[in-house]
Order: sequence, then C-alpha cells, then structure tokens
Amino acid sequence: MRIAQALTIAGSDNGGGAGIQADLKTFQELSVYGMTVITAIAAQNTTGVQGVFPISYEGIAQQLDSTGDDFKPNAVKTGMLYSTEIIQLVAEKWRHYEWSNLVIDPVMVAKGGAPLLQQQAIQTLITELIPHARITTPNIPEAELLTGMSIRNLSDREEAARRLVQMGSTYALIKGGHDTGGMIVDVFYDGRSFHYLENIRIVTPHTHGTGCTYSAAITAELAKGSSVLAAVTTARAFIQAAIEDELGIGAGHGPTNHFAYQRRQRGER
Ligand SMILES: Nc1ncnc2c1ncn2[C@@H]1O[C@H](COP(=O)(O)OP(=O)(O)OP(=O)(O)O)[C@@H](O)[C@H]1O
Ligand SMILES: Cc1ncc(COP(=O)(O)O)c(N)n1
Repeated sequence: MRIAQALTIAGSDNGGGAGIQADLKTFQELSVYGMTVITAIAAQNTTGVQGVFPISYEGIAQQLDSTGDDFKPNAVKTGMLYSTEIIQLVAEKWRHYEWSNLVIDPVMVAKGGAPLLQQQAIQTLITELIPHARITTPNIPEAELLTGMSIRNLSDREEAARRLVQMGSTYALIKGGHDTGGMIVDVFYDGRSFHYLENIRIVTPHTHGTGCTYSAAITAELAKGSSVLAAVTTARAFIQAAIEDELGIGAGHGPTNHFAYQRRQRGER
C-alpha cells in the first residue's frame, strides 16, 4: 500500500504547538506521512514569541529541491512564509514540481501579536500563491488584510470568501476563531455555495496553533483523496477535539491536544 504523503512549508515552533511541529503531529495522527520545508525558526513558548530567525533563501530553495527531486507529496500546505522572496520561491517550485492540493494558511501574526509575515509580502501572497490554492484558510484579521474589506458580520465573511475565490483559490474557508460570541462559525465557499461549520466556543486559553492544526488536518485529508468539504469537516472535528481535551501545558496560551481526535475514534476518551 502506498501511504498518503503531505508536505508542510512553514516555520518552526520549538514549543511544539504551532508551525511545522503541529503540522507533523497532525499528519501523523491522521495516518499521513509528513515532510517539512522550514522557512524560519520562531523562538517561542506559551507566553509569546521571543525571536524570529529566517532560514537563508538558499537553505529554503535546497530543501524544496531535495523534497521535489525525490518525493511526490499528495498535498502541500504553507504556513509561516515570512517574506516576499520566500513566497516567490515557493510559487516557483510549486510550478516546477507540479505539486497539487495546495492548502494556504496565510499566517501573518501570532496570537500574542508578533508579526510572522512582512507587511509588504501580503500582495505577493495574493498575486503569486493564492491563484494556485485548492483552499485558502484565513482567520478574520487575515481575511481582512487579503481582501481589503472589513469583516463585521456573516455576509462580510461570505463576500471575503468570494473575493478569495476570485483571486484564484478554488475554495475558501474563513475561520471564525476570532469571533467574540458563544458560537464559532467557519464559512466554507466552493465557488457556488456556502457551508457553515458552527461550533460552541470552548472557553480556554489553550488555543496556540489552532489554525496550523486545522489546516494541517485539511491537508492530510486531501492527501488521502477526500473531497475538500469532507476534508474540512474531518479537520473541524479534529480541531474541536484538540481544543476540548486540553493538555494544560505552559504558563500562557498552551498548545492543543493533537492526540484527542484519534483517542476519541478509539473510544478512549
Ligand atoms: N475557543 C475555541 N473553541 C472552539 N473552536 C475554536 C476555538 N478557537 C479556535 N477554534 C477553531 O479553530 C479554528 C482556527 O482558529 P483561529 O480562527 O483562531 O485560527 P488562527 O487564528 O489561524 O489560529 P492560530 O493563529 O492560533 O494558528 C477556528 O476556525 C475554529 O474552528
Ligand atoms: C511557526 C509558527 N507558525 C504559526 C504560528 C501561529 O500560531 P498562533 O497564532 O497560535 O501563535 C506560530 N505561532 N508559529
């Protein structure tokens, strides 16, 4: 049996809750073989980001080539891409290796406020990478920056999703984690109709890396051949379980529980 394979192109979180580490844990839990291209080392913990150290352009290019020359990932996700140059490089290699199933999590700012994408790189993300995306998964502030509109209500979210599809992303998912109400509504758009993934907001400080984990789960499911809506639905259940069964690690905003979804599937909760 050929195992499904997925590649994540993202930053490293030494604390293990977000970035490359969250992606690999999620791939593994969903029975997908994971590979990585590291764009930057973010020194961080549950109290914040203490430093960001980008990998050299050559270092990233070589990782992409070493991956592309030998492996054929069934799906690829991007997380923290940090700069215009890195986005252009990823777009170039994407075309060169003819990869498929691109999931773009347009990581811009860490939960604590530290910038993870340079301001001037947002336009490059729009022109160079989003046109290749199978799905783009911004949170509300990211969707506002990408679309240039302010998002206050559900119809604004729908309009933002439409604009992402107009930019060339085949599907769009506007995540509602930054909602303030008791319900979280993620808006999924397939270019024709909308689906709403509604869940009760879990009251917890332990939401570090939720966006990374959610998009990694979508990537894993796409790698296994799921439809995009089915992938998002499974990923939503994965992130809900990961937030609900909290681990309580660290003094601040702790990581989610990447074991939770499979433990529930096995009836071990
Ligand atoms: N408190 C919560 N309760 C339930 N679900 C949540 C909660 N916080 C986040 N989620 C789920 O996780 C998804 C991703 O969260 P969010 O919108 O905060 O993404 P994000 O800001 O990209 O995350 P991060 O930057 O931490 O990786 C949300 O769309 C929602 O489905
Ligand atoms: C390497 C890396 N990638 C992404 C995030 C976003 O996660 P969060 O918004 O929860 O801090 C992060 N903190 N670090």
